[in-house]
Amino acid sequence: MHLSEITHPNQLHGLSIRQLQQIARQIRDKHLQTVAASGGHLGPGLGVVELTLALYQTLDLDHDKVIWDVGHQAYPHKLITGRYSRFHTLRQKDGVAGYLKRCENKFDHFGAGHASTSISAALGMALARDLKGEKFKVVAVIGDGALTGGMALEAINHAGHLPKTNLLVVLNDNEMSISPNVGAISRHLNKMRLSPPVQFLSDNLEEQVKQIPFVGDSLETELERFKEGMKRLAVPKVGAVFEELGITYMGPVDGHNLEELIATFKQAHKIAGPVLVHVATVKGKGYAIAEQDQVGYHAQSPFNLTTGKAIPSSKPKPPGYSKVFAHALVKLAENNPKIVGITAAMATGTGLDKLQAKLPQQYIDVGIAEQHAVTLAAGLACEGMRPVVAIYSTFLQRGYDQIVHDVCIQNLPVFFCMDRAGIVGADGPTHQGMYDIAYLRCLPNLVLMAPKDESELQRMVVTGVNHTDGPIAMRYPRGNGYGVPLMEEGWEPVEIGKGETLRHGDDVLLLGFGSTVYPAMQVAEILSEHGIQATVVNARFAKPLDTELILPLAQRIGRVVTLEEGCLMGGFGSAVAEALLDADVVVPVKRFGVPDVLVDHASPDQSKAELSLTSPQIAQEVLKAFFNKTLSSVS
Ligand SMILES: Cc1ncc(C[n+]2csc(CCOP(=O)(O)OP(=O)(O)O)c2C)c(N)n1
Ligand SMILES: CC(=O)[C@@H](O)[C@H](O)COP(=O)(O)O
Ligand SMILES: [Mg+2]
Repeated sequence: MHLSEITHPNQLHGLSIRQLQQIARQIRDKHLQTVAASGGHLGPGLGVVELTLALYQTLDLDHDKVIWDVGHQAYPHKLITGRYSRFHTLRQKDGVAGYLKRCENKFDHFGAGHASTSISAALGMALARDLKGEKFKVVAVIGDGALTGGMALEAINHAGHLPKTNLLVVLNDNEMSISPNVGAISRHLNKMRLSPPVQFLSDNLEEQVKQIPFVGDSLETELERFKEGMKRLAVPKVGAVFEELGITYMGPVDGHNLEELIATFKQAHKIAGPVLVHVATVKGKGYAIAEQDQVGYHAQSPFNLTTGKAIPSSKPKPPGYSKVFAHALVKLAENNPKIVGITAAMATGTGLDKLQAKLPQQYIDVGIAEQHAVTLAAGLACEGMRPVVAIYSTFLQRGYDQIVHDVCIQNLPVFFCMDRAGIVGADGPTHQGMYDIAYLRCLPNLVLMAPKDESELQRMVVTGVNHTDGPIAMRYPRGNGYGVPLMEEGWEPVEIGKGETLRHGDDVLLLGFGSTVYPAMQVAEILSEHGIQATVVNARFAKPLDTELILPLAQRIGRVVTLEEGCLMGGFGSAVAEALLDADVVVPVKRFGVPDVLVDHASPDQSKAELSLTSPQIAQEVLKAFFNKTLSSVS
């Protein structure tokens, strides 16, 4: 049977090891070809090919449910659940999603994208099953990185408390998060990986003992006790961590040995209550380049399969915002030992790996633990340090109460640097940096700023580091800057709460915030071609808003347009509208941003066009709404 013929995982039933190995090869080929062609996650999925096939061969996917943590590793799952023929559309507009999505496929039982959710969701489904008196297996597949997330441990704690709730947790341990995994749990897991697998006394021994006349039954009970005792002795010390929590531990199992995996999963399915099977895998398995550079091949843009090298873009790109941020932070940290950069397992994505390399003593990676990262920073701030928490906008949502409760209420000087703020593209709805303006603007004591370009980003890093009166947050987009001149050092901070006027015109006031400032200038240019002159303001701050600058302009010009790359509800435009209302400046306001919708996976430009957020589209809307004019053609 060829992979392309598999549309239901139950088609794996009865296949021989040899046939499964053939399918594994075909999965790896398809996986590699697709990611090489259009980018995506590589190492994670290559590492779970055998795990997926073995697990699914032991389940009945017409009834049983498998929940994948994060979902970035679930490309093999997608390839055997009916998406082979469309897999080339991976992470592209209207194509196959990069993570699981309930609305995409009936075998995607739970969507994710953010880590550490699978055990909670699986346990919820198991409890529902039992309440409804239904019978199906529930399996959570979680990586060693995701297991460092607080909610995964909350779920483990709960599962261990429910000895009658059948649940299988498959721990995919490849010793890697995106970077090498960190923390005591990871260290424990590594010890487990090195310990001999636990060999259970074979079950049919009990059957044989039971046949012994007269004494068989009582002997069987004794044998059970003996076996449990032996298991305790045999389970590696560190494996007892789970056993002591009431979770039967099995493993470590070679995650690329189909026979061993199938036998172990079959055994695990027979054990009542919560069970954890510890599977040792290699991230990037089967593609030597990815095995040798597991960090670099966690995810890849289109690359040459033979060389592994990224396909060079047609023209040289300006530096990425993450790189500019990291350069500025390292420069400042070299002269300020109080600066401590904190990442939640995203060292390469945020650029903090540069700080780690240069000033390791001023660098902390807490694992996938955003809540802990925020309150750890609060603790550091209490002791006079200058914590800089570099967490993507979307992942910072995970630590929201900690921002409120531990940082803002105590007015502690923590500097939040939110990369990937705005529309991120291929990662889709779970990763869009949509909500940070709304979720931060409402918090007392917090300052919220956004640079118009990479040069102003450098200045705002200085502003943030120097702001010790309380918490401050800076948002900036995924991707590259504009190629504006950059200074090596000696950046002038921007003044808190002060914006700047970039262009003057009496017909309409355009207020841009961060990544929408240059687009606002483009809108002004288009309006000018239609005889409309705009004032353009770079607001720089959503909180505190520069009302001294904005209110008199709004009053005088009489028409206000706000532009933001984030949700409209509660966003920057709302801040302006509230300020106008509170100051009794009664003028028409048009807000441009993301309406109450989820932004699906596509290129950022495609998403902006779909949301009518391109500069020509905005100009068209402004002309129509305020001047009863239309653009000759909107591109
Ligand atoms: C809450 C959250 N923080 C950060 C991330 C970014 N992220 C995606 S995958 C990953 C590493 C996951 O490691 P692991 O669970 O071990 O899976 P592996 O990639 O090793 O297969 C991280 C940190 C995320 N998806 N969710
Ligand atoms: C799976 C996950 O959450 C990360 O790997 C994410 O895809 C990284 O996004 P960037 O590519 O924007 O760093
Ligand atoms: Mg891992």
